[in-house]
Amino acid sequence: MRALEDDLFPSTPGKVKIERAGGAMNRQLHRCFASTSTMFLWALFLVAMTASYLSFQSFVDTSSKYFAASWGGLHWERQIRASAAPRRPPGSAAGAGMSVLVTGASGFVGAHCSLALRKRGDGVVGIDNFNAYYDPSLKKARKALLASHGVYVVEGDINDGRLLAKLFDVVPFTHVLHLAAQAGVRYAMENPASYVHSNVAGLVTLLEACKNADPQPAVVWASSSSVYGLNDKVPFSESHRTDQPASLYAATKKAGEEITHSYNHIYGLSVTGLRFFTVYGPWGRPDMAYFSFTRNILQGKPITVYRGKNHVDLARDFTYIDDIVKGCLGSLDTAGRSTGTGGKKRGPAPYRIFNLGNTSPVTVPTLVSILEKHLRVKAKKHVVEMPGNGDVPFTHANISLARQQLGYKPTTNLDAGLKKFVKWYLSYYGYSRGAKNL
Ligand SMILES: O=C(O)[C@H]1O[C@H](OP(=O)(O)OP(=O)(O)OC[C@H]2O[C@@H](n3ccc(=O)[nH]c3=O)[C@H](O)[C@@H]2O)[C@H](O)[C@@H](O)[C@H]1O
Repeated sequence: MRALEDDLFPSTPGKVKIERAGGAMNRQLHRCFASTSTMFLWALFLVAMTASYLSFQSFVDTSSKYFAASWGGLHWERQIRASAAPRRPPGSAAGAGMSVLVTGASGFVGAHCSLALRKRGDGVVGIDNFNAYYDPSLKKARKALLASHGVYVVEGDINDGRLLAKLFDVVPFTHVLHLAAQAGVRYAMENPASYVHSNVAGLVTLLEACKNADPQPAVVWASSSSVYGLNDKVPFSESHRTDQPASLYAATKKAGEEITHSYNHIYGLSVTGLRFFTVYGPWGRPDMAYFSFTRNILQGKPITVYRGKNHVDLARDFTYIDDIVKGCLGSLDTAGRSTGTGGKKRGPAPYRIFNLGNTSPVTVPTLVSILEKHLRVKAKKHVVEMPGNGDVPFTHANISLARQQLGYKPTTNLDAGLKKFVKWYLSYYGYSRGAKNL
């Protein structure tokens, strides 16, 4: 049975039908068709207008949510300026104080450094994208801690060049402490693109902003012990080979060293790269072994302990967070000035690389037994051969260069550092109150 619409909108072209019909009927049909097709065109036009209006609205909504709610505006600028203002007493021996932009400020090392800078009177503004690589509530808690000390953390990504340009517009930062990164050695096999996004593309966007800033800041940033890769000369020295990365993570950090070198060479940016050796401590990263082992041990779950070839234990030069903070602040204090302006350098600027390690590697089974001691719980160990996932069998830092040039001198051994970590962990997750809310 034919429906009414079939008559008004024939499936074959109306023009053919009209040609076959004749007289008044023909004219009527013609008028009918003409008005129908006009209506059809109007309907189409209206649909198109509505669609473009809706998509424009959603664009406006998204961008206003991002731009207006996250950053921008007079109030926001006032907060940034207040946070960036150094508060050292006038005539202080340590000078006037720095204004530091800390990227990854709600991360583990970023939060500790931001707090230390603020406590000694430097101005600090943080930026962090609060991604979900690990529990963002821990990052929010670090942000709240920083806020309680007057450090403002902007929610944004280092890939957002407009945001970075705006920050440099509002504050003439003297230094950038760049700690935002996609961390983790093994996760690179699961999500390789996130390493390129943060550690390569994000780094370049940040360096562009630094290069364009007037005055240009000095840049201190986090490289990694993992750049030593398959190097087997120990202890690892800055002059050793770093062209054999064992993971994509390591490769992106090595790329960072080369990229920063080119910005130093062309634009006169002062650059200091710090090769961190397995940093641990309170407010640490839940993805790291010492942290996840603690969680599992307390929950009575098994832990997987990797072992190297021929049953050799893996070892790391575990470095306590307070020592790393001293190395970062020492690097900021000794960083020479950038020399560029308007995209041109006026002379050579410093380019430095330092190991920041502890100089005393400890095996993973020893790490576990120290944790067992402080937690007073025995671990259920599941020992397996190290999978081919980017891990290296051991790390060991030679820190002579950092000692000489930064006055870097680590003072916390793994036992003392893990004791502090466990104390923090039990308190943060409510164990001391018996809540066990993990
Ligand atoms: O120095 C760095 O530059 C890097 O340090 C850190 O990497 P790693 O030294 O690999 O630390 P981490 O994961 O704690 O594993 C420690 C040990 O436990 C072993 N390990 C690990 C997990 C597990 O389930 N079992 C296990 O035995 C594992 O085989 C290893 O032997 C940072 O995460 C990284 O972001 C980067 O900063």
